[in-house]
Amino acid sequence: MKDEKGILFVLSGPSGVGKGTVRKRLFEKATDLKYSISMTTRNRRPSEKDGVDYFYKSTEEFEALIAQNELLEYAKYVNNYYGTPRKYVEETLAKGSDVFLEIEVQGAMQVKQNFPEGVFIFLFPPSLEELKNRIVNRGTESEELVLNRLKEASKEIEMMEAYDYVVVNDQVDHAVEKIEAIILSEHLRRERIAKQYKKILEAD
Ligand SMILES: Nc1nc2c(ncn2[C@@H]2O[C@H](COP(=O)(O)OP(=O)(O)O)[C@@H](O)[C@H]2O)c(=O)[nH]1
Ligand SMILES: Nc1ncnc2c1ncn2[C@@H]1O[C@H](COP(=O)(O)OP(=O)(O)O)[C@@H](O)[C@H]1O
Repeated sequence: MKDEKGILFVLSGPSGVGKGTVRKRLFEKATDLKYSISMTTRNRRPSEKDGVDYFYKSTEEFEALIAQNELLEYAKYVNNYYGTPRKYVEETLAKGSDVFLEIEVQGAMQVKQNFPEGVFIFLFPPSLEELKNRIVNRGTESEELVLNRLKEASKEIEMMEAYDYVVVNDQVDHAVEKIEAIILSEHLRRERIAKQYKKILEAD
């Protein structure tokens, strides 16, 4: 039995923990999930493509999207805007497909207010030292930006309690397997609840 409406899964966690890496590996396997591509005002990295990694917008364009209520959530993160297109998420869920967001914690908390029935997964680093190594080794940020991101990370880790699940990203494949298990068990849980609900209605 398929759920009538899709489930919204939100993967969040500190910058550099491996959200992008884990999400990409997950999408190489999980064909039923739909990834919502975010909007951002940050510069495109050489390895990235417009419309694949993000939709790159000017600050003026982004602020117009906010004013027109086109974003389900948005946040300013290290001097740039990031946001989730509302229409894509709502229409995809309505069609019965699961949607997957990979966003920072302020945005995830806004989504939780609008979609409390969503499933919120926090990706956790094996240690803070390892988190710093990952940001530095990725080599996409200047030293100042690395420090900004680490400062942000300690604040982000404090938000962990608000999440439904915590997954440690020790090895990418392990983290992906845990997320797949969460997705499967959420489907089973909701199907079971729907069945019980149907039984109660039929008994009336
Ligand atoms: N709130 C929000 N955060 C987002 C969105 N898209 C990406 N992010 C987050 O913004 C942060 C910075 O992303 P990015 O500049 O791509 O750096 P990276 O994730 O460290 O490679 C990360 O924590 C992303 O998960 C979005 O649509 N909304
Ligand atoms: N499990 C892991 N073990 C070792 N390195 C990892 C792991 N997951 C991600 N990385 C590396 O850490 C860096 C940050 O990963 P990234 O996916 O860009 O993080 P985020 O999207 O959370 O900012 C990248 O260089 C990536 O290759």
